[in-house]
Amino acid sequence: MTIHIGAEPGEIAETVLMPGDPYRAKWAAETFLSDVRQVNAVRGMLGFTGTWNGTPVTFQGSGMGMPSLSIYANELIRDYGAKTLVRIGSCGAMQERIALRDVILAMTATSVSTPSRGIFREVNYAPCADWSLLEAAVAAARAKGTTLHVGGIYSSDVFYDERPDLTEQMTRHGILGVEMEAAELYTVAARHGVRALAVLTVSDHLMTGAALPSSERETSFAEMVEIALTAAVQ
Ligand SMILES: O=P(O)(O)O[C@H]1O[C@H](CO)[C@@H](O)[C@H]1O
Ligand SMILES: O=c1cc[nH]c(=O)[nH]1
Repeated sequence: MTIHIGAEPGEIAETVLMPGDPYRAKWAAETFLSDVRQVNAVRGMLGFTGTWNGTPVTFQGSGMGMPSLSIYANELIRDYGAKTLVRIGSCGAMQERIALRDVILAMTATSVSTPSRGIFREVNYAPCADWSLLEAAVAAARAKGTTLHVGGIYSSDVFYDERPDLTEQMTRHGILGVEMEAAELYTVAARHGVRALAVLTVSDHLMTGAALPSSERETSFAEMVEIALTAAVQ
């Protein structure tokens, strides 16, 4: 047990899928895993372990924002030996060609800052996805016929950003979408020599204002979960 995860040693799989929303973790575990048991409820940040095609997999909520994700990623890796962490998140689209429910694979994650920023001093560290996971996720998405976009995303610290010019700059520089965790996930994973990837479903569009309701963000992103499972479990 750690301060934030109540699982006993051995109750967390080496492969962990991490939605921000703990109820997405519950839905995904109950939908995709066999022999599922709840392994964490500390602070309501639900975690579940079961098997997918015979391989142990854990779904653990990360909460919203990089400080929260950082706590769970650190404890999963350092205390439970997680080796593959795949974020399964929602994001806002930042390019016109991207539509609601499209899937984005985050090759890199730009940020203003991350909880790890201080250790790099004047260096702008470039958080990037694990290549083997990215390659496998592209193959899985293509096999399913998913509408897919692969490239850079923006991990923001603010959901309600008052700086439209910053959003515009991100769009001009080819950023595909905005979310709030991937940059720190990639940084923590790299530090510990484990694999990480963010697979994201477009839940809203910053240019059109289109948005999915919270119920759909919680229980309807099956395609993203299947891509993440296929890529992570090889
Ligand atoms: O749907 P999740 O995985 O929580 O991801 C996105 O949704 C939350 C904001 O609504 C942030 O955590 C953002 O990264
Ligand atoms: O962080 C996020 C997630 C979804 N949509 C956004 O606009 N931002």
